[in-house]
Amino acid sequence: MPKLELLPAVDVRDGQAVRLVHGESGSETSYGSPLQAALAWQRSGAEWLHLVDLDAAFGTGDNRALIAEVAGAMDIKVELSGGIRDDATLAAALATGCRRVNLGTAALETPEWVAKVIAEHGDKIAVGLDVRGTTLRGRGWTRDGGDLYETLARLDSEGCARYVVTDIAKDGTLQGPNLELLKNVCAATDKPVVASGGVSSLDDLRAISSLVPAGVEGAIVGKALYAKAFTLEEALEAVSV
Ligand SMILES: O=C(O)c1ccccc1N[C@@H]1O[C@H](COP(=O)(O)O)[C@@H](O)[C@H]1O
Repeated sequence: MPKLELLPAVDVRDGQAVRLVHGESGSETSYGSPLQAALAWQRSGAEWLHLVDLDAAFGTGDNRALIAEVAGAMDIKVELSGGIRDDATLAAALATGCRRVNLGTAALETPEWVAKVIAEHGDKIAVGLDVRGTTLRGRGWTRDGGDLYETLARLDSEGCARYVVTDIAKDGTLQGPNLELLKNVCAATDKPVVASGGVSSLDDLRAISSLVPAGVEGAIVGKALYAKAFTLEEALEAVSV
């Protein structure tokens, strides 16, 4: 059985690595230089970095140059998200050398464009399904964007390669992942799922690991690492069996 992939997160707001609570603007805790954070996760053995331009996601500007610097400094695979919504922002994102991009708002607001880029770029495109209950949220998670399972069926039919599923109610809270949501999404699609939101302990990671046979491929870990609930080395060890 393949092991669960871990993606430590570096979310960038106003040039700083931050963590939010429930994705709410203004709830930031700052953790300093995004480049230093990313390099630290790489040194600790990460195989992936989940890199987010939060200003671009919220529409409060962007950190594009800094994001490109961080992605360019990585020897590991980078999943890049935040504000990738049209040809220009997608081209800039892919030009960083990232392994894949994660589209959120665009999948809700411009489905024809998303179908086109899925057809063009294959598994370089993942879609972030950011949900409250079963309602998708876009534009920095501030606007409703339709039903999770209807959107998933549409994206599946268009050949979307992978989904990054975030329970907004759990994100940044250290309250544990929403395993029911992950199971339900895995039951609704054959495509791999990356879990996001709520990881607080090594047991949470083991619980997500138990869903690998169901279709969970990876887990994004943010607050727990920054709050030193465990180290990345411990996390990688916990999911290695
Ligand atoms: O990661 C967060 O904490 C977060 C909070 C609020 C909004 C977005 C957030 N994250 C990432 O942004 C993309 C969506 O960006 P867009 O809608 O495509 O511009 C989402 O997939 C998350 O990865």
